Amino acid sequence: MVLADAGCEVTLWGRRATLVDAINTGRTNPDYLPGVELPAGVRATTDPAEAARGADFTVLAVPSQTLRANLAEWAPLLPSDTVLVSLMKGVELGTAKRMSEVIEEVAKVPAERVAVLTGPNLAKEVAARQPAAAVVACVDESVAQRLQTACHTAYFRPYTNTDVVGCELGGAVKNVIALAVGIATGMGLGDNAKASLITRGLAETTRLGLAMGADAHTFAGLAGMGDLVATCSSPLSRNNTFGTNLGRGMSLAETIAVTKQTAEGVKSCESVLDLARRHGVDMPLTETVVEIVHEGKPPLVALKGLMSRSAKPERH
Ligand SMILES: NC(=O)C1=CN([C@@H]2O[C@H](COP(=O)(O)OP(=O)(O)OC[C@H]3O[C@@H](n4cnc5c(N)ncnc54)[C@H](O)[C@@H]3O)[C@@H](O)[C@H]2O)C=CC1
Ligand SMILES: O=C(CO)COP(=O)(O)O
Repeated sequence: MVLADAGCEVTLWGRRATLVDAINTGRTNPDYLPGVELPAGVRATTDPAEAARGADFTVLAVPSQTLRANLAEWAPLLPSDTVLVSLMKGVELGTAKRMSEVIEEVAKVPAERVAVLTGPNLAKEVAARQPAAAVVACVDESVAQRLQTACHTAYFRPYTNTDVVGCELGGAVKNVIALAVGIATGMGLGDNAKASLITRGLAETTRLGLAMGADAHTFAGLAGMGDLVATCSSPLSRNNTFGTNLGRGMSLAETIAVTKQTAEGVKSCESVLDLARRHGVDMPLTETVVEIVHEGKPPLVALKGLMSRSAKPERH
C-alpha cells in the first residue's frame, strides 16, 4: 500500500488463491487487514514468476524462519538487477544469520543489492495511513535513496542509513525486549520496571551491535530506540502481547494457540542469544527471555535473578 501510494506498480505474491482473489476483486485482505481498502496500484497473484517479473524492488515479508526455503524457490525467477528488500525482524535459528545475510547467500547477490526497511512501523497503523517514520538501509547509499523515493508518501517518511547490521539488529532484538516488557506487564509490574527493561534492553542491543561492527548512533535512531518504544508500548505488537499472556501465567502452548500472527521474538530470542555467545557479549535480558519462554523458568524467579545480578556501572 505504501509503495502504491508512492506511485509504484505493486504485484503481491500470496500462497492462498482465495486471499489473492479477495485482494484483486474486493481490494482488501480480509484475513490480515480487514476494513483496509488497498489502492488500485496493488494487484496480487499466486504465481511467483509473475510477481517477480520486471521488479525493480523485490520486497520480502515472510516469517524470518521461512525465508531461506521460500527464497530458494524464488531466486531463479528474480530479475538480475532487482534490489531485494527485507522487512523481516528476525535472526535465523541454527546459523544466527541476519536476514540480509540469508538473502545474499540464497539469492547469490552482493550486499549492494540488498536493503532493509525497519523502524517503528506497526502494520495496522501504517495501513490506516497514520504518520510514521522509518529507515531504509543499504551498504550502497544510492540504492537506499532509490528505495527511499519509492516508499516516501505523505504519511510515511523513510530516512536512509548505510548501517545494515545495526538496523537489522535493532529490529530483531526489540522483539525479544518486547517479550520481556510484555511479561512484566502481565506480571503487573509498573512503568519503572518497563522503562528499565527498555533502556537496559537497548544497552544490550547496542553492546551486541558494537561487537558486530554496527554504528552506536543507529541504536539511538528509528531502528533502535524508535522501534523499541513503539513495540514495547503498543498492544498492537504481537511480541508484546505474547509476553503479556506469558506473564499472566499462560503456558507457552496456550500462548502460541491464541497468537494468530508471527511473533518473531519467540524464535529469535534463541538465535539472538546464539549470536551474543558467538561474539562473547553478555545479554542478560535476552538470556532471561529464553529461560522463561523455552525453559519454563517462572517469571517471578527470573525477575529475582535479574534484580540480584552483581552491581555495576551503567556503561557496562
Ligand atoms: N506486522 C507488523 O507490524 C510488522 C512486521 N514486520 C516483520 O514482517 C515479517 C512478517 O511479519 P508479518 O507480515 O507481520 O506476519 P504475519 O504473521 O502477519 O504474516 C505472515 C505472512 O506470511 C505467510 N506465511 C507464513 N508462513 C509462511 C511460509 N512458510 N511461507 C510463505 N509464507 C508464509 C502468512 O500466510 C502471512 O501471509 C516479520 O519478520 C515481522 O517482524 C515488520 C514491521 C512491522
Ligand atoms: O515490528 C513491528 C513494529 O515496528 C511489529 O511488532 P510485532 O511484530 O511485535 O507486532
